Parts: sequence; structure tokens; C-alpha cells
Amino acid sequence: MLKVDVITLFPEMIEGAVSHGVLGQAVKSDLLSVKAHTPREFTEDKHRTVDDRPFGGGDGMIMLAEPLKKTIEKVQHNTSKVVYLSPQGRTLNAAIAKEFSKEEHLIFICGRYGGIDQRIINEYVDEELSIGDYVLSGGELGALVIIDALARFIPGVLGHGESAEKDSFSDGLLEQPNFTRPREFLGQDVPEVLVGGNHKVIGEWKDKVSALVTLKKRPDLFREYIKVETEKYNSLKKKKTAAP
Ligand SMILES: NC(=O)c1ccc(NC2CCCC2)nc1
Repeated sequence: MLKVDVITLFPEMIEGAVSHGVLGQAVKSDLLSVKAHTPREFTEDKHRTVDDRPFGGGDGMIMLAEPLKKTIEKVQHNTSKVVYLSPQGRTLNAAIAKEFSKEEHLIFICGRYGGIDQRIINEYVDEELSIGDYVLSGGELGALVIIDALARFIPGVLGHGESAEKDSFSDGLLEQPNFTRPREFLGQDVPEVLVGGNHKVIGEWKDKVSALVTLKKRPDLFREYIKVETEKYNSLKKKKTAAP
């Protein structure tokens, strides 16, 4: 079972977010473990200080190395992968989420204020990860986005039949439009094909519309999809001609 430890000054942010919905169910069913730890537990001064002014001046405070070191060393073991949430990291995508879902133990370090002491990054961090090109007030929302995205790849987290492999982005295409009751709403009907019940025709419709939606909204993804599918087709053809 994948174990996730989140190092954060606001443990309730993490605990609250992983106790609802699909994530909450996954934690309850022991498919995933998510625990939060605050460096404040490892301070010794009466103000429980976790930050200090940066050498060289500049705005904002920096998180002290010592409380972070103690927190990391409390949860770390030899198979841990330590990830620091930062705009300087590679940007999260479905492939990275899938990769992370295969880890045994993830430790997410969530910075606050102006960041953390560089010596912690040098000594403990295996990789920095970003959820996009913007600055946030803390790493917690980044950690939660990654935890949500990776959980979908853990067998059993999504209902049977559903799978993250069928998520848009996992097959490289955006999803077709979805409808539920009533059949007519705001003067708009549900596409006939979807109420026809012919699963082969419905599947073909979904594939076609999914490709068209992607072509229209994300032509970059569509080009990549065509490239990947063409490579698959060519390698299949090569195998067929090569095989006796
Ligand atoms: N784009 C991101 O994934 C991201 C991560 C952390 C962050 N802020 C943190 C980093 C150090 C102090 C606050 N901002 C943005």
C-alpha cells in the first residue's frame, strides 16, 4: 500500500482534504495512507519557532532547517522518495502521477513563507515538483493535487470498470460530453446515439467526439495523440511484415 507523509505547518488542511470522496474512501479501505506532520512538534523554544529571517536580507521568512530535518528523519526510511513542492520543479502531468502511484513511500515537503532552507533541499529532496507556473502561499495545495491525481492509478480506488487509464489525458484525448436525466433540458436533447443502447455504436461515437473535442480545444494534445497512434500503427505493421 502506498504510504504518503506530508510535512506541513497546517496538518488539518491535508487531513480534511483526504477525508472526503474518492480519496476518503481509498484511505478508509487502506488502499492508501496519508498522514500529516508539523515541524512545530520538533521545536524546542517556547515560541515553537519554525522560521527565521533570510541571510542576505530580502522580504519574507525562511523555514528553519532543524525542525524540518527532525520531521523528515522521523518519517523517512530507505525506500522513501522525498518531494518538495516548488515552482522550480518539473510540472505535474498524468504520466508523473502514474509514476508516483507506483512508489512505496512518498514524503511531500510543503513550504510556507518564502520557502525552506536550501540545505534541506540539498540533503533530503529527491525531486522538486510543480503543479503549474504560478506561485502559491504554500505547497499544501500542490501536495493535495498530486495525491488526488496519483490515487486514481491505485487499483481499487476507482469503482470497478472505471479506471484512470480511461481518464482523459491518460489516453491522450479529452473526454466526450456527458449527459444524465432528463432527456430534454433547457430545450437541449441528449444525443440519440447515447439512449440507443447499442454499445458498439456508442463506443465509436465517444471515440470520435472525444477526438473532435481535443482537436478543437487542445490541438497540441491532438497532434501528440496522432503522433503516438501513428507510431503504434507503424510498429505493429513492422512486426506483422517481420513475423514469418
Ligand atoms: N507551482 C507550484 O507547484 C508551487 C508550489 C509551491 C509554492 N509555494 C511554496 C513554495 C515555498 C513557499 C510557498 N508555489 C507554487
